Amino acid sequence: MSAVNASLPAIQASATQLQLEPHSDVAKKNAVFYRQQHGVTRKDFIPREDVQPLIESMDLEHSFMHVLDELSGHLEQFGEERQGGEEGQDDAELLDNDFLANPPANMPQTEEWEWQEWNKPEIVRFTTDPDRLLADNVLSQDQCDKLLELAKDVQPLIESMDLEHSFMHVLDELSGHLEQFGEERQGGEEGQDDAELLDNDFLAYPPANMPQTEEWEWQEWNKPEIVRFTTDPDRMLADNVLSQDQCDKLLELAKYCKEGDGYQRKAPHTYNELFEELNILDAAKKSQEGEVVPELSQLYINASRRSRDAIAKEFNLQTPLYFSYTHLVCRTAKHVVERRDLSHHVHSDNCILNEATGDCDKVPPAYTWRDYSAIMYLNDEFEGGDFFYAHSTKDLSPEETVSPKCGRLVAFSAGKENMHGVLAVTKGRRCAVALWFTLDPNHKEATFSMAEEILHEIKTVS
Ligand SMILES: O=C(O)CCC(=O)C(=O)O
Ligand SMILES: [Fe+2]
Repeated sequence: MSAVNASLPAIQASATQLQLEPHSDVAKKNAVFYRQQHGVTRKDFIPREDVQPLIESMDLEHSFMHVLDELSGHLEQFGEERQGGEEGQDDAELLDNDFLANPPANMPQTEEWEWQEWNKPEIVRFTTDPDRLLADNVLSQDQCDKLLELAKDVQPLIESMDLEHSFMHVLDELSGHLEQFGEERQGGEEGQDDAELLDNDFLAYPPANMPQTEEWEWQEWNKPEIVRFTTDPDRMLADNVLSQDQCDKLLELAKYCKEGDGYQRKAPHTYNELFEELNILDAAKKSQEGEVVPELSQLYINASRRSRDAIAKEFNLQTPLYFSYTHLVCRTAKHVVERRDLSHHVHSDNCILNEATGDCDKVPPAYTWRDYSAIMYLNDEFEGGDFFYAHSTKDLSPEETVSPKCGRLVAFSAGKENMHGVLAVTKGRRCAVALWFTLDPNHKEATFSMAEEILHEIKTVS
C-alpha cells in the first residue's frame, strides 16, 4: 500500500488529466499505467477535487467568448445605423465644433468616427469649479439598456477569470506530477488494450472526505493533537498545529500587518487596541516584490491549508471545504486603562445578531456563505485576549474560554450556534491567523488561489 500512497498525487493527476481530455492518447496511456500499478484501486483513481470548480469555470469561459461575440454584434449593428445617418452631411462639419476639440491637449482617446451618430452630449461647465464637468445625454436610453444587459452577463464571467488563473496553476502542478512519475511509466506493461482497461467506472468513485492537500506536503509537519467536544459536535480544538519555529516565522510575517480589519475599517472593534492585518494575497505580493522572504508567505499558505484539512477531516465533511477569507491579525493593547469592553464583541460569523430579540439573521451584509471559522494562534505573550464561546444569542456571557498559544487551533461552525468573542487584550500583542471557510464553490476565495499562484511562480523562477 505504501507504493500506492507514494504516488497518489500522480494517480490523481492522471485521473484529472483523463477527465479533462478523455480522448487524448497521452491521458489514456497515463491512466492505463497507473491502473496497472500494484495496489491501485478505483478508489485511488479519482480526479482532484480542487480542480472541479475550475473545470466548471471553463464553461463560463465559453460563455465569455459568446458574450464578446454578442458585443461585437452590437457594435456592428450600431455600424449599420451609422451608415444610415443623415446623408450628405459633412463629417468635418459635424466634428467642427468644440465638442471634441476643446481643449486640444485633452484629446479623446476613442476614435472620432465612433461618436459621429451618437447623441450630442449636453455639457455643463462650472465657472466656479473649473475642474468639474457634468454631461447629460452621453448615452441614449437604448444604449444604457444594452450596457446594463452586458454588465449583467459579464460579472460572473469576470469572477471566473480568477478561477481561470488557478486553473493554469493546477495544470502546471499536474504536469509536474506526471513528469515526476514519467520514468515509472516507462516500465509499464506493454501491449495491453487501453480501451479494455478504461471501460469501467474507474473514474466514478465519489471523492468523499478527500484531504484537499497533497499528503507529501505535510510530511514534515507536527501531528496535531485534536480535542473534540462530544457535547458540541460543531466545535473543535487542536494543539500542535504549528511548531514554535513556525509560529516564530509567522510572527515575523506579522510585522508587515497594516492597520485595519481588511474591510477598510480602522478601529473595528475597540479604540483601546490597535487592530492590524495582512491578508494572504498581500503577503504573497510582498514576496513577489522582494519585501518578504517567500518561505514566510508559503508557510502562511501551508498552515492555512493544514487547518482546512484538519477541519474537513474532523467534521467529517463530505464535500470540499473552500477558503473564503484568510488573514493574519494582531491586536495590540494601546493604553493601560481599566477595561470594560471586549477586544471583539460577541458575534456569529455568518449572521447578524439582533440583541433585543436574540435573532441572528443570515442576510446581507452578513457573510452568509461562511460555513466554518477557525483561528490559529501564534503566541501568548500578552495579557487578556482569551477567545470565548457565549452561552447563546440571548445570553452573551462567556460559556467556555480558550487561551491562545502557539499552534492552537480553534474551529467551529460559523452560525448562531457558536456565538463568540474575544476578551480585552490589556497588555502586549496577540497575533493569530483567522480563517473562514465555505462549502459553496461560488464563494471560494479567489485571492487564495492567486497567492498560491504567485508563490508557485516565484519558486519556478528561482
Ligand atoms: O481572534 C479570535 O480569537 C476570534 C476572532 C473572531 O472571532 C473574528 O475575527 O471573527
Ligand atoms: Fe468571529
